[in-house]
Amino acid sequence: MTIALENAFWEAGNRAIVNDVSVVFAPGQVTAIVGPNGAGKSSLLRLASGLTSLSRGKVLLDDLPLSSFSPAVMAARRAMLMQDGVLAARFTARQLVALGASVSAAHLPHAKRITMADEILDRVGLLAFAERDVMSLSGGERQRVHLARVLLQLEAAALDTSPGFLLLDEPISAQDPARQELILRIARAHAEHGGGVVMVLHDLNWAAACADRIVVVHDGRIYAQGTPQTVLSGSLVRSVFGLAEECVRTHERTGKPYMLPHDIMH
Ligand SMILES: Nc1ncnc2c1ncn2[C@@H]1O[C@H](COP(=O)(O)OP(=O)(O)OP(=O)(O)O)[C@@H](O)[C@H]1O
Repeated sequence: MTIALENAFWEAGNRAIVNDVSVVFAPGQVTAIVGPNGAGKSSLLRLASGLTSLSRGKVLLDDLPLSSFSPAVMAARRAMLMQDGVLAARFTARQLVALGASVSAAHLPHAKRITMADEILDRVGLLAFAERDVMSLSGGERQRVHLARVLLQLEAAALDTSPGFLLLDEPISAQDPARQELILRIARAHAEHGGGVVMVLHDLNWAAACADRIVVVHDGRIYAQGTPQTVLSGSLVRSVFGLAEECVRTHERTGKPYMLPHDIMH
């Protein structure tokens, strides 16, 4: 299963926010989308998910337009974690996670949903919070509950079909360093089980550490894409982010690039 954008445009406020983007997301891979604030990363991810409609161009799921799939089939094939999970109702963590299955696997018995919800809450380190009102959770806890909901959406459906695509918009933005690693390991595990993962990340170090492929978005266009080693060069970091080239180092053991910020104390 692939998701492909072909000459995709999304216009808003009289400008092309996503400007003639063509890209293919493959299963079995983690793709990190990086780029400056306002570059169009979230907009691109929303187009890939079908949550935003294109102005021009195509988004294809397995070579067919997204519009040819029902909402239930789309929910089984891809699940999207939005940047801010705003709720219009009060749920416990377990209830919110179980909702993930309602959109993608409506036939699944309630008891099975709860068993799966608890297993996934455990995986994201929140089983002890299952009965807690989601509104009472910290920002990092709430973000992981939403991730658990999105995981259940795919995993409940994958009992019948392939693992599907996780589309994650800044999934580690509210996490401490250990939970950042936990979430990225969960994302990698999904890819290693044959699913696809596309996620927006600001942290170039984590992007290099966990992604097979990095897509750099700049001014609504794809500026570069490839492995971390080929993409994250000093010159790219200077031209796209305006940072000094010497911030980019190469890890001795892995050969991967990493960023060492300038000491700005002096
Ligand atoms: N509905 C809209 N109307 C007008 N402009 C919009 C709309 N939605 C997004 N934009 C603008 O499009 C640009 C890209 O937004 P987007 O959220 O995709 O950026 P991003 O790369 O994800 O940024 P960040 O890193 O800050 O999350 C921004 O300048 C944003 O203000």
